[in-house]
Amino acid sequence: MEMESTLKEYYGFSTFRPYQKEIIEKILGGRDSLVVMATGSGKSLCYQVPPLIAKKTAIVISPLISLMQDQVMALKQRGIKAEHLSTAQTNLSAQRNAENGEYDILYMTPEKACFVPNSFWSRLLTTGICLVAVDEAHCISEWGHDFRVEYKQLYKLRDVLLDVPFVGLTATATEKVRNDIVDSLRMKDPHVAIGSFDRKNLYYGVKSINRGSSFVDELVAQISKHVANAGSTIVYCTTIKDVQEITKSLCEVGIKAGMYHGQMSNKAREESHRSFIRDELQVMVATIAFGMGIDKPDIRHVIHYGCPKSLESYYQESGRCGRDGITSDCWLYFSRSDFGKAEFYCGEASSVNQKKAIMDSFMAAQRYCMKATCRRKLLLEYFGETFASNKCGNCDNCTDSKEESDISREAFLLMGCIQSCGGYWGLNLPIDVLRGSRHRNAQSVEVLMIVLVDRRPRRLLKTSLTISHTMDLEKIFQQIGGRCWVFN
Ligand SMILES: Nc1ncnc2c1ncn2[C@@H]1O[C@H](COP(=O)(O)OP(=O)(O)OP(=O)(O)O)[C@@H](O)[C@H]1O
Repeated sequence: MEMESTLKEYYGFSTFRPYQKEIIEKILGGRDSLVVMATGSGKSLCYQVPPLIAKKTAIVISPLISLMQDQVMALKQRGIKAEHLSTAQTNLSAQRNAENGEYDILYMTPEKACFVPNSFWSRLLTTGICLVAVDEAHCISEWGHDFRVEYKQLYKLRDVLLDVPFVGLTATATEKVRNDIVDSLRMKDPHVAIGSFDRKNLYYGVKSINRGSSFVDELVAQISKHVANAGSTIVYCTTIKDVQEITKSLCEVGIKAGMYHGQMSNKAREESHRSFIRDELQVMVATIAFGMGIDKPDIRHVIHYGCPKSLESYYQESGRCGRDGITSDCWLYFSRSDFGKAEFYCGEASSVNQKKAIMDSFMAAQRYCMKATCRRKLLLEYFGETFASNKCGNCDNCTDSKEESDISREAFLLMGCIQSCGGYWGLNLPIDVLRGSRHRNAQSVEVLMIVLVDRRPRRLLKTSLTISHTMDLEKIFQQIGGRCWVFN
């Protein structure tokens, strides 16, 4: 009963959402917990309520200073004593106040948590710590989509904070990442709460496009319709150049669009974020820098212009849509040239494992783009959730009528061509061969292919591209070539 009254008193909510109560009970009982729940499902409450009941401080590790500042502000408005410790903290007495147990919730960056002197922890332990929450816990894992080296060091807190329950929280974690979080935080027999990843109110759609001004015009026309129907839109781009170009095109037709990317100053980014939250902007055009902590309930459309770098990040970015539960849509527009960015993304890797992880998640995002079957099923199964039906009825592949035709001959030729390329080339070369390209590389493979292909089927031009989008090339390639398939 105390839990419900605390919820009512500070948050004004009458009931807990699924999983929240049991997680809070386990934490209050001193048990380590791993919480994997969809974006917007209410994970924050799981670590915000225990300190209010236990009357001890909750330590929350969070990766972003701006996110911590927003959360501290929101908690203060609810009458909860909260503060953050980071390089951006200007209140010099904040650390001393924290040691004295003056805060219910204390946010810290991982660096701060690892480098603050042990005496800080010993003092705080005497006043009382009820939990250490590691938010965005997937950052711990090299197999996650947003690995951060500082997160890997958090296990050190274990030796100092004996008997304090640790809670890892994330919206996106495959089984491998979940195991990594448990191991890395040295959790002992954790309570594991895994909610459904299914966001039923979201419609998923994907379309292959040719990049260029005519597509931008199409996009602007589409967004103009959205804007007329109210509700906010986010357009995620893969480059800053695209962000600038699309924002300009939207503004030219009178749409209130703002930008958010890594080359803007902190101040400009904050202003842009705030204007979007306050509905002064109808559309936010951003790179993935516009990330964690976007708690705007009425985002109706999330558009991706370009294939995302991982399926985890796609799920998280598209998940910002429709947090109020109202029908909303997530469209992804990709062109085949997007698939050539693997090496670029791998450049961020600091180990062989991480490079493989980046490559795997990028391949998963590509599969999502190319799949001809239910997108929701693919997304959910990627995160280890079983989706019993083959059709969700709420994605383009389930709702659009598709013409069926027998393309087994074309598929056979494409596979033969891939085999002739020896597995060392990407998808472009086999397609070029089938197109009858005059390129030197294509011609040398063509000699091998001539046995297989009579030169008539120029119609393979289009079909080979479509087949390559439809077939599970990774599996086929393993069967016929035995080598690793790499898109270029
Ligand atoms: N029991 C509840 N009843 C009603 N609303 C709730 C409840 N719990 C949380 N919420 C609301 O749901 C919204 C999402 O909650 P929260 O930000 O904690 O989600 P989250 O799972 O942490 O999402 P993300 O992964 O995107 O950070 C918030 O506006 C929050 O106030």
